[in-house]
Amino acid sequence: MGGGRGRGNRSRTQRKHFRDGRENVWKRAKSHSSSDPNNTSTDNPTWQPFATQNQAFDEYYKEQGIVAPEEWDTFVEVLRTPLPAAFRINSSSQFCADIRSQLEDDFMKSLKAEFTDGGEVEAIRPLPWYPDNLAWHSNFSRMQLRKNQTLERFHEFLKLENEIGNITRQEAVSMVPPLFLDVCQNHFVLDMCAAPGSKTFQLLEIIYQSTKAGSLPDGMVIANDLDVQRCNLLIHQTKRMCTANLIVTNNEAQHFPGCRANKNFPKASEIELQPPISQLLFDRVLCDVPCSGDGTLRKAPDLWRKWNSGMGNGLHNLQIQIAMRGLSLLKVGGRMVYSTCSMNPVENEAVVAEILRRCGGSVELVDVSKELPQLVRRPGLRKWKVRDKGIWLFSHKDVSKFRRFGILPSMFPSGRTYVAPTDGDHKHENGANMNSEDELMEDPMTSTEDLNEEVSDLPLERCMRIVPHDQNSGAFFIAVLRKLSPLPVIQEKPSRRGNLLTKKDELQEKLSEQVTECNNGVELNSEDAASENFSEAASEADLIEKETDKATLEPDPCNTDDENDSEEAHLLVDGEIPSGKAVGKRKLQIQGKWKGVDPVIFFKDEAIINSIKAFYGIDESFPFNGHLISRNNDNNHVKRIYYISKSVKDVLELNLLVGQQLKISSVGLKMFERQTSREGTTAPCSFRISSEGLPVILPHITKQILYSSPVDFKHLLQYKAVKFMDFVDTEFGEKASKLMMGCCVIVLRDAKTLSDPIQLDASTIAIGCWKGRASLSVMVAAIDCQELLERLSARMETERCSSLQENNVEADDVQDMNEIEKVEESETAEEATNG
Ligand SMILES: C[S@@+](CC[C@H](N)C(=O)[O-])C[C@H]1O[C@@H](n2cnc3c(N)ncnc32)[C@H](O)[C@@H]1O
Repeated sequence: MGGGRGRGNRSRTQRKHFRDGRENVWKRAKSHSSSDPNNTSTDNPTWQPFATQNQAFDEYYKEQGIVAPEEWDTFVEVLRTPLPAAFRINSSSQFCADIRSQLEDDFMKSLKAEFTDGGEVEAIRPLPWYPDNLAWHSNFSRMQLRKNQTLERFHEFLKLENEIGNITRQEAVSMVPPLFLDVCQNHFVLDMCAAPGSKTFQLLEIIYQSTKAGSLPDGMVIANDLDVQRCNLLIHQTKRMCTANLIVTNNEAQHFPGCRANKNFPKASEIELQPPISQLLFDRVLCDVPCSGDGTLRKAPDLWRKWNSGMGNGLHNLQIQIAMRGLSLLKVGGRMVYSTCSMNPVENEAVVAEILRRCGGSVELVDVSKELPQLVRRPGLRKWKVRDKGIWLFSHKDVSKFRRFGILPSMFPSGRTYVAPTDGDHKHENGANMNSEDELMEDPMTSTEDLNEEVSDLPLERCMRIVPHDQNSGAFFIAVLRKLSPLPVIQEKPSRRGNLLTKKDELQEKLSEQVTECNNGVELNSEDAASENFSEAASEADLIEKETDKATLEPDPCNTDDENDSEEAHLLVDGEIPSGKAVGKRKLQIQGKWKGVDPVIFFKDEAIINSIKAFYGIDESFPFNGHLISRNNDNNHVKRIYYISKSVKDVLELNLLVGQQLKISSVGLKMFERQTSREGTTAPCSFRISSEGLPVILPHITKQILYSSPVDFKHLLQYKAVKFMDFVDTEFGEKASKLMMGCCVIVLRDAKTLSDPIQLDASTIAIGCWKGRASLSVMVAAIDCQELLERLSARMETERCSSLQENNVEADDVQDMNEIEKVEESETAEEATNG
């Protein structure tokens, strides 16, 4: 019952947006044609098949040697075929086990029986490297799914369970990075570039694993993404998880706030706000950065046309900045996974190498070759080249003066910097001028060996590259990093924005700024749009922060005015709107920070809270104080009250204390919603329990709760409203009529449970209802009712079969016993006679 019940809010618009956002482009190409997609000329002259070829792509990757020459044909052939579907069962869904058995015992067998003779189509199978048979691969196209009756049933199953939130469709390789993060229940996890949220969902599932009914894990996830629209997809996606342990933020990852409270904060005690954490640091960081995405060519074949080597070059610096910020927010001893869905070494090994160089021994690249042994992957490269404007470059030394702003030293295996000579440097000792643009000065810190074919001396083979033809998947790159000690303090020279930069950083920054002006032909879509902000991004993300205090680690650049922050925190904690001179400066900041998002206000209206507690008889063991928030400044008009876990509460309090640095777009589990009766009467409590919040609060409710027999429970789901006198169990009908007007909870009591109250656990099924004058009405979305009905029928059928079997076994046992007794009797009789 812990986390996801898989029953979230699903508005039509969100659903549409969600579908559009995840559209498979193969499908779009076909649907654009009016008839047969192969008939390209007559019916629809504008229709063009995707050109699944790109000469620049071939040349680039052949040269980089990401696969052996003899594998090339297979590699590209597989890249040109559509990607098989994959999906994951939500492990925190209460129907997880039912769904897995349905796949294993029903669909896997029936689909196999149907398709083995033709031999063309591979039946569905669990992904061998994913734990507990929770992730599945299916090779059926949408067309195939519709053509055949068995497949159609499977298709409907996928659609419904995905909608409900019991399964998530996700590319197989995209499921890999969270598995290498080694997340525990009590971890604080930052997902830096999280939208549309499939990996966030996985992270939450791991955090919720083995959480007891009615309690919440100690850990939490902050899912961040720069793109607001994509953030909305993420919010929709993770709503299906029904979690109180998630904050969705909308910050630039490379500037993600560290929320560091000043230890000498003079007013901290006065404002009764003493968050147990003084800085936002994470046990785990997922750094799934924006990338050129050529690992998704099978899913997005339009990329074949767009692909060029500049796409990777243009993102390289942003990727470094995001990864560096991730490492600075990571606790010592913590793990960070860097990943991309690109095959390009400039976005992958080059980024990893550069962050290792910058961190100078405080971060190690972890050898994970023994983890997930069944996942086929290849070691990272130690040598590669850079391509720019059709020219191969072996070292930064080869970069022409005019391209040095875009082609950075960190793109090359050695990472060596060559600085252009200044005017004074142009003179030889004898006074002659040097005029060649290629005569560069090598960074004095680097050696002068032959640089033609650079090879990295870092253990980059510990990185992993998944290529499509190894296991019929997309491509992915993953590197696992561990922070061994605080990041080093390098040469302290404040930048324009007050951060500490090394000499090398300064050069990088300058170069990055120029990259903005020339994006190397990258077609900037929304995902890449962030790279437009290179110049903004450089200083803060590149910073290797100075440690002023070992305990507090890296300082936060955004935290500049602590006193004002404290006043603001005080006012907001009390739910007041800041006004007047005292918070003049902060008011402005808030307007900026809250722009585009609703404020996050701790809900402290005692009258409402007490009425809710009294109405539902919520026991004192349930942590209420400080765990409720609203998104509305005006307490009188609060429509929804959200519940937050202790971990989220700690972070929100810290965020208040430091002046709302996090731009929060979603937080908390919708627990209570204002509602008035359809019959026009006012209920004693104007807040009903929402479906999402029910699993968490259920074990703590002592009033307005009834236990129903399976048959009456089914009737409620079937008919949505049942009159008290129509319940099969008349006693239940009577009890229902005596409930107070308003929201109530009906718990399914299975045939084996005879007494009330039953022991509530993760498998308990309960629904919110409305007690009216003459009937009970269900307050559950139609689709959830349908799902529940199907699951109940399936469970009842299984129970019926097993009890039949048990009866048969018992009958057999009795018969056996009788036989044995008979034999024993006759033996005794025989012995007696013989004796
Ligand atoms: C590869 S996608 C992430 C996929 C996601 N991790 C998942 O599993 O669903 C990269 C994301 O980075 C976001 N992004 C781009 N630039 C960013 C930035 N500067 N800061 C934060 N997010 C950024 C994009 O909006 C995009 O959603």
